[in-house]
Amino acid sequence: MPATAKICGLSTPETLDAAVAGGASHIGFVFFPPSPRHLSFEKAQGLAARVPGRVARVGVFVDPDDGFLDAALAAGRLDVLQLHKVTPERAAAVKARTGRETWAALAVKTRADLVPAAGFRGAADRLLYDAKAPEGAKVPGGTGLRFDWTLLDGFAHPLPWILSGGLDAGNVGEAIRVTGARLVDVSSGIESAPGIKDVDKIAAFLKAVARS
Ligand SMILES: O=C(O)c1ccccc1NCC(=O)[C@H](O)[C@H](O)COP(=O)(O)O
Repeated sequence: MPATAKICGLSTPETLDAAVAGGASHIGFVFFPPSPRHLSFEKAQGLAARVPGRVARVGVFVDPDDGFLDAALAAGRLDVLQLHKVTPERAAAVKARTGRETWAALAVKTRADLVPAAGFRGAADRLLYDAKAPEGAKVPGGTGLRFDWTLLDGFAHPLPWILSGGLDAGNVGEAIRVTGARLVDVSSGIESAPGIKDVDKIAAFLKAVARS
């Protein structure tokens, strides 16, 4: 069974349609104003309506308050909440209050960065292992950086997990082979410039995942 893919940071009908047509299992909408991929609630509403039921809509957040989450949930008709810079306590509270599948992002650079993963057992549904952004970066994700995939060798994953960070059509096959990931996530690797998705790169990425 090939791995599946989340195409993150979509903001136009054309690129959203390319992700759906190419077989993405998840699409991601970023709700974080400092990001070049930030989506207004109004735009999210229009895009969400184009997504067929077999594809999950994921909202990406950085330390959102409940009001912001509720507005995004409604506008984006979100199935999944992906939380960055989140504690297990906050993830559990969001999951309990919204009833939505909840993912906790872990920023990884060294093996020590995997230690907090165990704390999310029972608090989140999945972990997203993403590359740690450089000190002082204005966004914690979508950096195009990758981490050393061999850090996951032998790791006892406490939850189902997603591989993310610096993936593209050229390296995703190897990433899946090395880590055994069943779900991969991409943003910069399918862009022509920060925040500008490229339909050909989306298609090439999804083909590479399907070949895995
Ligand atoms: O993509 C963003 O701009 C972003 C901003 C704030 C928090 C998270 C963000 N992205 C999260 C994702 O799920 C990305 O797909 C993930 O970090 C991988 O990005 P990339 O290395 O560019 O493929």
